[in-house]
Amino acid sequence: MAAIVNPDLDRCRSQATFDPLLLTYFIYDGPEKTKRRRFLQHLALKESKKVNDCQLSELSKEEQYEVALQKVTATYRRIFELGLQDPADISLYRNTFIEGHPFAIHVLAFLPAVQKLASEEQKAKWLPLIERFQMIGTYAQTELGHGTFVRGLETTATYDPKTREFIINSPTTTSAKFWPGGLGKTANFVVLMAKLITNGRDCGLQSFLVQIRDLETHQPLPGITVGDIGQKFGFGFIDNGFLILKDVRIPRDNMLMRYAQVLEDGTFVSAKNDRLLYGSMTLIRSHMASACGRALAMAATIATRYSAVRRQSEINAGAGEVQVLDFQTQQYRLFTQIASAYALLMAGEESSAVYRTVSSEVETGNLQNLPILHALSASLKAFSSWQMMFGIEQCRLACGGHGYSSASGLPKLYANEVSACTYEGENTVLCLQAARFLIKSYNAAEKGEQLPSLAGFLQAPKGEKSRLTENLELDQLIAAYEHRAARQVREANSRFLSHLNKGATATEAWNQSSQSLVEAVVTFSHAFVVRAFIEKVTSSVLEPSLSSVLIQLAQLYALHGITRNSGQFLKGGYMSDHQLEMVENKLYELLAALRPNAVALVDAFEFPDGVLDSALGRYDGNVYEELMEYAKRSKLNKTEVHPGFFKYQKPFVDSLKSQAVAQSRL
Ligand SMILES: CCCCCCCCCCCCCCCCCC(=O)SCCNC(=O)CCNC(=O)[C@H](O)C(C)(C)COP(=O)(O)OP(=O)(O)OC[C@H]1O[C@@H](n2cnc3c(N)ncnc32)[C@H](O)[C@@H]1OP(=O)(O)O
Ligand SMILES: Cc1cc2nc3c(=O)[nH]c(=O)nc-3n(C[C@H](O)[C@H](O)[C@H](O)COP(=O)(O)OP(=O)(O)OC[C@H]3O[C@@H](n4cnc5c(N)ncnc54)[C@H](O)[C@@H]3O)c2cc1C
Repeated sequence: MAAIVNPDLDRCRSQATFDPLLLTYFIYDGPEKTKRRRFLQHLALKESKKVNDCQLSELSKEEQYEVALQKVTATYRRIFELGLQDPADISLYRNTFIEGHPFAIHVLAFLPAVQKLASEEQKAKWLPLIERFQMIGTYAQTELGHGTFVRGLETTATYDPKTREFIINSPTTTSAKFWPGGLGKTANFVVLMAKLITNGRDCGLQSFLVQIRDLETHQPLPGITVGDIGQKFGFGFIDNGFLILKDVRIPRDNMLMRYAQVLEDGTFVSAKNDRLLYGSMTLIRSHMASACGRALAMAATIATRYSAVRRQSEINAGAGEVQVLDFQTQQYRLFTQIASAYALLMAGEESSAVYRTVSSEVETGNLQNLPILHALSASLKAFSSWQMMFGIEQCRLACGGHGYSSASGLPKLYANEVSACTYEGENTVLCLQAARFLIKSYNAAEKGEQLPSLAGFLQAPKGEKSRLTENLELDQLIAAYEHRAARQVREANSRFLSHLNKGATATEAWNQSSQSLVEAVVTFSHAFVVRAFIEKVTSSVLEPSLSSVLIQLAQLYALHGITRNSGQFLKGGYMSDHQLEMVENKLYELLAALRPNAVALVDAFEFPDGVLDSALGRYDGNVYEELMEYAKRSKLNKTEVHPGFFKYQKPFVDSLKSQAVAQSRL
């Protein structure tokens, strides 16, 4: 029997001015893909429950790891049985079956690293084993003392021409590999980044395939010390690990030799371009805007549905408590996050497309656009993870007290997802990488050189004024963001030059202008996202009822960014006071206009309840019943009286009672 839907939520759904199914088709690329998506999700949830129905967030880290391992092995067993081949199908099925797992880095980084960095011969030997999990690996780059500054890694791989082997060592405490996911307990191989030394010469970083555990006993091999790094902020289901190597010998053939090689006599043949070594980092970064959009969409779904169910306070005295979604402040908090989620999803599609194009060029030896891909993937990774982090927290706060309960699903979502600001390159550091591209492009523009389209905004004439009117013209919104980005890049460049003119070296001047450079990159990414959102919505063939809501959402996204950063839009008189006031007024109007569609906008993501894993975000809105059930399941409720009562509480109370009696007798 279908569950009775909370009447407030039901009413919100009936108020929508568009058909959410059409929006679902828009998000997931048409009816066929949506149908396939539903089928796979349904299958995965059904089977996942059969394997283990416990909630990871209620378990200790050790238990989470075990359940995650149980589930991920069952997932892949089924993936092979079902014969799933399409990577999109596989990741959808897996991510529905299980929220996180110890094979993540095997799939996301180890396998791609071998695909990208190994020679054809090496790929033929290893890839079939990796794809069938006969080798389970991780990507071991970061060390205890070095994460960002990759060139500073200390692990050494010294070539011995007599035995045609590399001898791998962790020479210092700080050179221990630290953080790789799956290293702690799961992996039996690593792609190891180490400093290559051959013929007594340091040849810089190279990657090596190193076996670390026996394939049968899973015991560490001689010379290997390996283990888990302990409790973290989130990610309890992944065994991030440490690794210390002492005189570990691997055959010469285990250096990944697609780009650089060491010949038998120890001669080093360098890569055409050292940056190709960083290829697997670019892959994950390029896809992170979509992943961040998805996480924020989950949070927005939970908080919006809950806000339709939750009634609190009166707006008109005596008229009864209202849905909290009727408060403008709640609408501001949530609708701006719904808009951000859509914006990141659209920008993610765009950045994945750039990745596909540039990586296929790189495959043919054309590296011309690699700097563009690096700048875009680095800056968008930083921007989208920061927006997601802020957005999830807003959604949690919007749920009041129940948002603080693990039952809401929001604390674990935040704790797991916020790591995206750090892994694959710390956000600030990545912004500074993208800044190099922007500053170079700016200087090229000043010289009148042709710029790649990504940096084309730097060529816009200076001193322009915004032509934005009450109609909120979409091209004017894009122009405003691109003007702001160009100005921030110009200012950062001026700061850099002024430090140089005062006698600073180039690197000192860069450091002294680095906050300004980071801000310039944030404005650049923001402009990219605004453009991607608007272009996707306006270039798609949509029903007018849907198109108008998506345009409102894109306008809200853009207006929100203007009001939050108004100083930068007012600079140099680009926008007037009057325009800013108009932007604020329009933003408030859009909140009211979007109110009837809020629930439909999040329903269209079609997150199954089993994936949201939230008492507050349930599709049927039966929030209070579920919160009570959750409370009753608390492990503290297993006994009526906790043993701690007799162990600590009663003796404490009794001791004070007897002291009081003794004192009263004095
Ligand atoms: C299908 C996949 C689906 C994916 C879905 C995603 C979903 C997410 C789910 C995730 C689950 C969990 C996953 C967790 C994974 C974590 C894995 C890691 O953290 S692993 C650890 C991750 N660790 C990190 O990310 C470490 C961060 N650190 C770094 O990346 C580098 O050390 C550095 C870039 C900061 C500096 O490097 P340094 O050698 O000092 O370099 P210089 O500064 O001197 O610049 C030299 C030149 O190189 C250029 N260039 C640089 N990079 C690239 C590139 N990628 N390319 C091209 N070019 C690049 C640069 O522009 C410059 O050019 P120019 O201006 O001279 O022309
Ligand atoms: C959940 C998780 C999973 C991970 N998985 C893996 C994995 O599978 N494999 C792997 O190899 N690694 C992994 N890592 C490690 C991760 O890639 C690094 O932690 C990350 O690259 C940041 O490096 P760091 O820790 O050295 O930070 P640091 O560089 O020490 O950052 C500390 C502070 O210094 C600042 N800073 C550093 N350098 C600069 C600079 N040049 N300019 C300005 N500011 C600077 C940063 O902005 C930051 O504020 C993982 C990390 C996490 C949290």
